[in-house]
Amino acid sequence: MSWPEARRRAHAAATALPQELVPLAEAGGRRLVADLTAPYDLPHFASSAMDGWLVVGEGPWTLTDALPHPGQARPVVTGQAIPIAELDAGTAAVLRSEHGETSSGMVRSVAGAAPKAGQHIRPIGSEAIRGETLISVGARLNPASLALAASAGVDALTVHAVPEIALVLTGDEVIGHGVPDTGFVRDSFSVPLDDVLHGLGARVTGVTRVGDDLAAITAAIQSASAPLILTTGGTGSSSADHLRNALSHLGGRLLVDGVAMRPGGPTMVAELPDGRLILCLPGNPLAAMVAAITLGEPLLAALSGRPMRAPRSIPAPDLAGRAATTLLVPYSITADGAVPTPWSGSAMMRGLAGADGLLVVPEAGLRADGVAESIDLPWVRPAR
Ligand SMILES: Nc1nc2c(c(=O)[nH]1)N[C@H]1C(S)=C(S)[C@@H](COP(=O)(O)OP(=O)(O)OC[C@H]3O[C@@H](n4cnc5c(N)ncnc54)[C@H](O)[C@@H]3O)O[C@H]1N2
Ligand code: MOO
Repeated sequence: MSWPEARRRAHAAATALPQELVPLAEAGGRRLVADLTAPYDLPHFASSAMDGWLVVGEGPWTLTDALPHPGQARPVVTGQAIPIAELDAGTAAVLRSEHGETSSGMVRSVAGAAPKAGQHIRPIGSEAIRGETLISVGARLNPASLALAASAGVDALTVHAVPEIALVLTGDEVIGHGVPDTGFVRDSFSVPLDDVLHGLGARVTGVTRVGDDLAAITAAIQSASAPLILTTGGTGSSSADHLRNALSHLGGRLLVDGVAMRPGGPTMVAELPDGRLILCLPGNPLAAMVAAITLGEPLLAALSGRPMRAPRSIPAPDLAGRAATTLLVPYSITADGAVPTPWSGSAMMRGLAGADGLLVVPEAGLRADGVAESIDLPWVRPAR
């Protein structure tokens, strides 16, 4: 199956989990399901932007505690409401405290001139008019957007679900700590996959390590309680690879059985009889990362009710393609444009570690005078 078709199948495989209404305090990092519009004008009352006096008309002004008429001044503090509709609005202004002085019940402008009409008065609706979009659908809520929502009087927001993922890492030769002996490898996945999947909008809720043992792999998958299970390794057909048999024991239905991509060719997507989905990543570290990013994303997007993220267009380098295959190549942006990494072997992580994105190289290859598609890395904020 082609890589674009596998991505479409992955997106079509999942049904959206229910949206959630969450209090603002829990909404950071979540994605909005609909535009947040201003429920009222922001700000909703006119106020002073400075400590000083609300003055009306020409100075000097007589001090008053009441609504000032032309020729009068009333003390104000920053943020205090100004009853603009009740004033002679064409001449009302705030004289900041540094620019005025008081004596004998009068306020005089130090500079001599009266402030311009409206000066230091924050008008109603100067940030947003009622009904204007404050935060757009799909936006990831950051601290400032939460503050904006709070200033609009919002207590809770409806956001997309964050799908939970259970990881099942396989391999007798995989060790979790320290320096591996010959024939052993250090686990490349349990630490970074958490961040990768978080960056794709998911939450890892469990990690199980199992050896190359059919019964153990089958049991680990069976007991993984999450709508999406992600496995690593064991996708091949050697005597040490048991994933296919485990899926068949569990009655899994293969939706994607290998992808015409490199790295990541042996990737599978299956559905278990109870509706849980399973993304089987190959054991080679770069292959697994590339598959998690390019096939995990459509699955997770669908689970949280979003369209899959489209690739971006970038100026292409000259790069040969490969028959009947989509190459996904880590690249860096340099002064010479996008430069593919020399470390693109499927067991290598060095190229991806310094990369800005993944180049999508179709069968026909890329030409330096054209454009290429690039897949964002979940941990890199692209320059747009
Ligand atoms: N005869 C064939 N052999 C292989 C083929 C093929 O088509 N025919 N495909 C190759 C490709 S492509 C890939 S990718 C791998 C897929 O291998 P598996 O998914 O079966 O994974 P393993 O055999 O378990 O491991 C492969 C490789 O990855 C290392 N590994 C596994 N887990 C981890 C981990 N957590 N951290 C770091 N490294 C890990 C493992 O030690 C192996 O070196 O198959 C090729 N072979
Ligand atoms: O596709 Mo394998 O995934 O090249 O290493």
